[in-house]
Amino acid sequence: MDLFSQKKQHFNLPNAELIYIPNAFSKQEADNYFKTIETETNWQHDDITIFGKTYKQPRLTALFGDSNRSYSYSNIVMHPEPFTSTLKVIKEKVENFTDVKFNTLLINLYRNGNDSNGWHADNEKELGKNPIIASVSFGEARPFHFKHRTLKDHRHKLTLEHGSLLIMKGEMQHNWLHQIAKTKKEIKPRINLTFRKLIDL
Ligand SMILES: O=C(O)CCC(=O)C(=O)O
Ligand SMILES: [Fe+2]
Repeated sequence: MDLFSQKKQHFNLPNAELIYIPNAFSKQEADNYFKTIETETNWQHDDITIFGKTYKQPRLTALFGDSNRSYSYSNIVMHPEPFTSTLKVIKEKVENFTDVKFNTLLINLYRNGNDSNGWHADNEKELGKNPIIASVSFGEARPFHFKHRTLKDHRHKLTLEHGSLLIMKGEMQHNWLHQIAKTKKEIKPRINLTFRKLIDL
């Protein structure tokens, strides 16, 4: 792919840095990665507990890491598996785009429109002060909603396309929430890879 077609879109937002690269991966690369990750991953279906009630998480997940450091969010403790060769290649490409080395990867599989990821921020202590999160999407395009915690007229939507890379950094996880909403539309599965940098506390 021609390097110059990998245009970076910078969004001008208060208290956040958000960069979107629609075609970080070619259609062919994205098709292949989708299939490989879908079949090679040992998908987990965890329970989450919200206000004392336990539910099945509305998506499947898997955690990869370059150490045995576990990762916890929403009362779930995940233990990483080592990066596969496919995931290592994707990680290197993402590291070239961002100039950051990542040590952890959380993968989400949204099986259909009923799968989702509710409003949240990725602000766990082990992600450090201003977390950088690089999010790769393969498969069905889904809207990514984000809203400012206090500036109520700042609500936006961005469609995360097949082969795209979204970078969230700066103060975004302090000041903004994001979600992948459910949809009644008949849609195909989507795989999302969120590369993270965990620090020792
Ligand atoms: O699926 C996405 O694009 C977002 C995933 C996400 O926000 C997360 O895993 O923390
Ligand atoms: Fe998130």
